[in-house]
Amino acid sequence: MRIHRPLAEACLPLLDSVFDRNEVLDRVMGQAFRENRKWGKRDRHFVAESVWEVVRWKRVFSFLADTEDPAGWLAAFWQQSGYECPEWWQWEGATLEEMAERRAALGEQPRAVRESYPDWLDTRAEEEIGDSWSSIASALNRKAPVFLRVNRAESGRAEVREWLNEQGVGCSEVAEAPDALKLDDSLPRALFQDPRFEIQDGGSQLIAPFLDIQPGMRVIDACAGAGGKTLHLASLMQGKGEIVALDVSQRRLDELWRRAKRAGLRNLKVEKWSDMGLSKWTGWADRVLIDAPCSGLGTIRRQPDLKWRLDEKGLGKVIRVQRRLLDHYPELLRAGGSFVYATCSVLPSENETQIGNLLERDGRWETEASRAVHPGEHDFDGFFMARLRAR
Ligand SMILES: C[S@@+](CC[C@H](N)C(=O)[O-])C[C@H]1O[C@@H](n2cnc3c(N)ncnc32)[C@H](O)[C@@H]1O
Repeated sequence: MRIHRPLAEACLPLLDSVFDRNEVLDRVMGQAFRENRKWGKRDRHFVAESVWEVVRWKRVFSFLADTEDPAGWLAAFWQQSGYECPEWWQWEGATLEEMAERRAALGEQPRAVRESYPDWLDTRAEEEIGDSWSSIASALNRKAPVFLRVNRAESGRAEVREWLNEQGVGCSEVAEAPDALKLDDSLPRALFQDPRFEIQDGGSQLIAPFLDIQPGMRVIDACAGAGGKTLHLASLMQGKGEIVALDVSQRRLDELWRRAKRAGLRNLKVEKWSDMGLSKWTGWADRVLIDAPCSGLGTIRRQPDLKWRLDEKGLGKVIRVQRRLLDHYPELLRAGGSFVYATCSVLPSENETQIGNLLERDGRWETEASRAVHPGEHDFDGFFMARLRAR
């Protein structure tokens, strides 16, 4: 396959944004597409594939091309993927012939190079997870399918599946998540706003039902963000009861409002978190969901740039925030209520250890159930969830 010069050249500034300026890959790509509306479907596919795969496999391409020059990483990716690397493409490092020879030595490289992770993260994950880190590390490098969650208030899963099939979007029902559809094709942009479904990973769809809510309950979604789980909770409550959505980020809560309006939710209050305001909800809720801020390591398939943005200091900070949330938000429960703590991380220090430490420092709680979804299990992202109630 031949490569067009303007498209090849467009990849370099996008890689600079991710690696030199720590920008979020998804946003960088979105902006590039908005600025280059003349790119056709194949052009967009070429640029997105080149940039995403180089971000995902940076250390492999850096080894093959023997360079830290992103132009060399792209050359290595194109060679590996059957593109004709053009003679006008310049980079520092190994030639194409040398890259082909170096490939034979890739298998002898340490796992952090073969699976393309920063050394600190590979070491830390192995210390925490043990032997299964190897299979998790490789599962997190596979491409992730798109899942939809059908909004029960609007339609049934079988109806949405049939309708999508008629629109030319192949999809199938997922046995492990009762509202989930897994797509075989990408979702056309025009369907993104359809109120009958939301885009949500299948593993993420297990969290709201884990809260064991009944219609009519009072539920607090303590880290509601842009409302992925809030909307799911509302759908399970069938319009009966009350939901309070809290978050520290007004920007995310504004997005939550927009989505809630689209889904026609009425029994919802949205509040920006504040120390002062929290006391009014003390002892109020039947259920509290703490969908805690976390490293996001369970979702690296969908955001491979995360592995290069995260560092030990950032991880330590997020672990301290999780501990604080576990000390405060359960206070919002009425006697007999229960809460779920959830993350999209695979690290025990953000998951089992947080729960173990809470049980040690506060004898009021006991674990009712907990579940870790390993990345790649049922093709889902990685998640952890634990439900606790007062003894
Ligand atoms: C994993 S995200 C939540 C995702 C969201 N529940 C969803 O399903 O789309 C974690 C959220 O916690 C929020 N957060 C961080 N510190 C917080 C705090 N002290 N209280 C409430 N929310 C907080 C972040 O702004 C972020 O939106």
